[in-house]
Amino acid sequence: MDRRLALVRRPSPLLADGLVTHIERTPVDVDLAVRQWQGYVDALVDQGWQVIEAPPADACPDGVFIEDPVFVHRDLAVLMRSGAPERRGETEGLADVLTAQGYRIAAIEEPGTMDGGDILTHGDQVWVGVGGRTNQAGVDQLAVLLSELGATVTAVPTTKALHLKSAVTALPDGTVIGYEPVVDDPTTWPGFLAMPEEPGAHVVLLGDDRLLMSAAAPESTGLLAARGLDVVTVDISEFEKLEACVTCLSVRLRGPA
Ligand SMILES: NC(=O)NCCC[C@H](N)C(=O)O
Repeated sequence: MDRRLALVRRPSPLLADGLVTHIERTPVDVDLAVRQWQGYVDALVDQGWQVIEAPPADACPDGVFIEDPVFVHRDLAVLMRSGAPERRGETEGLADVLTAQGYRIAAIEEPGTMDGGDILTHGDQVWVGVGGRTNQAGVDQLAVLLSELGATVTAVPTTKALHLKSAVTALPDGTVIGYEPVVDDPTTWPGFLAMPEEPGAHVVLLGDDRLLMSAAAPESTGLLAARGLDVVTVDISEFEKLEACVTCLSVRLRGPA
């Protein structure tokens, strides 16, 4: 893995009003969420990652889910246009932060919509979930932007979960893991590996076969440890009440430096 730099954004005081689509709303303890967010940041730092903060987006309840308003690939940062209009203000301030880190900036434009949580990558293979937040026009725009970088974009129907990466993520060797009840078509990925818990489908790659996962997936964590992976866990219960997962709390900035 190249440089270890991660972008995060601290939780808004309005976090408890974040969107909920596929699960029942339960009360969020914002103070606990702030402590859990700090624990997540500390875990990244403990694993050798430098962390930079995006400007706060206090007026945006879901602003902490920084994975959704921007996607980075090689030296390109693509500002998203969420299918949830409530989330579109979250791109503010990101272009400056990413330009300062050496990225070129592009953007998904109307009529395209896309959330970063719908974008799964392994090397230059990119799968994009088309569903509640991302449409085909958005996929077409991303495909053009990424083709210049040699990446191939494949659209994947995503009807059972908020985002594609709510359903599946990829291990360091490219094996796609997922929680089958919310995966539209597991045969999209040869060698698909089913996980027994929904949060067990979510991994952040920390480098050197090390993964960051939710503490809410002990069986899945055990399965992955048995495959020789080194798993670090964090408690993100308050964010999970808002349909979020470990991936959405950071954006790893591995290029272009
Ligand atoms: N990439 C992600 O998994 N993002 C989670 C976003 C949760 C937020 N409450 C939303 O519904 O947009």
